[in-house]
Amino acid sequence: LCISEAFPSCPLSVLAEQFSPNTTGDVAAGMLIPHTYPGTPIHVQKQWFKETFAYLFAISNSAEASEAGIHLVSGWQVFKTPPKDEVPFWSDVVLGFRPMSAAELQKFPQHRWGQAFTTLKCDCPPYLLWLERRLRANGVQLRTSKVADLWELRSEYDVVVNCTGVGAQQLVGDRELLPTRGQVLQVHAPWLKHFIRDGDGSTYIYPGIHSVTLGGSREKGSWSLSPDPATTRDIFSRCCSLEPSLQRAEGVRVKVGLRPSRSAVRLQREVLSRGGAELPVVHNYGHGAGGFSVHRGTAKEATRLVGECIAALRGSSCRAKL
Ligand SMILES: Cc1cc2nc3c(=O)[nH]c(=O)nc-3n(C[C@H](O)[C@H](O)[C@H](O)COP(=O)(O)OP(=O)(O)OC[C@H]3O[C@@H](n4cnc5c(N)ncnc54)[C@H](O)[C@@H]3O)c2cc1C
Ligand SMILES: O=C([O-])CC(=O)C(=O)O
Repeated sequence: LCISEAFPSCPLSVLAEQFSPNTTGDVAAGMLIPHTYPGTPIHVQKQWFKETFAYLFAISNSAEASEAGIHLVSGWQVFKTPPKDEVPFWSDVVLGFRPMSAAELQKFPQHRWGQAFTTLKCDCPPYLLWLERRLRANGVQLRTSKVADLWELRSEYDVVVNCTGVGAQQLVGDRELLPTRGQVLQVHAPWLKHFIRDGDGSTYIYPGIHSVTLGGSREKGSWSLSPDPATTRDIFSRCCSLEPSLQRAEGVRVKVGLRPSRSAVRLQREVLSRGGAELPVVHNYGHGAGGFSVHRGTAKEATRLVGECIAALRGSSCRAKL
């Protein structure tokens, strides 16, 4: 979407093996709380988060908010022992960040310290459909197709942007990229209005527009997309211990996704060449557990790299096909 906005005269297609509701993005809890990428400088991660927050904040403050599934949510991140980083790098991007008061902490007898703030939450399947509608409105073609080799796209396209998530492991042979399997539950508990996250990342309760998302689980290296009943019971029991009223929650739906884990997001230009011919590629994958929190910021950087590719192409830039 970012590319189609920046280069409206370039024909643009999105090819995907799966569209919503069958992507990792559809499984995401959709909370704007960054996860740190050890291989990416903090100021870059902060910029990506800031741009994403600003973009979604504007949507949440418009008539589009309910259709796009985006809303503000306040709550707490609680810790058994205070973290090294009591004031994380993203504290001045979210709204009203402060240490929790003693009165608030009384709600969490197993925790000693916490952060209170307001952030954004997205119901990801409606958001993805909203993005698709905007793409179509900008004249972008959406095609279901599995790409076996980026080079096969050269006959039809001048520039390729690779946003294949965990699929990049096979597509470009990236051994640094691994799946981290995650399972979440969606329950009906409309009385819950605040988010709660255990600071160790193990357990979270995120109220959305239509349901509350309960998590989490993290299994490195697992490719299984089948729900695991023992994990469902474990998530539910951990969430009930943080928020006892959940014992009355109804209608559990289970979702599983594979986080594309990597030490750093691969956001990079590469020129593939075979037999004297070239294909410029922009990679934008490896967003791990925090892809939703930085998606607009990383898309903007990918768009800047696409601009470099177009400028480098011989001939007229407006004839480039993406
Ligand atoms: C349980 C869980 C909870 C999460 N919660 C949050 C959260 O609260 N906040 C947050 O910021 N992040 C969260 N995330 C992380 C977030 O979901 C991911 O970082 C993000 O979805 C990655 O997006 P992506 O577009 O790179 O990958 P995907 O969503 O996997 O999209 C990749 C696309 O590429 C296509 N594709 C792959 N290979 C090929 C190929 N060879 N040919 C054609 N198409 C291909 C796929 O079909 C798909 O359409 C969570 C993830 C999980 C699993
Ligand atoms: O950790 C969280 O708050 C939610 C999340 O991003 C995940 O499960 O990957």
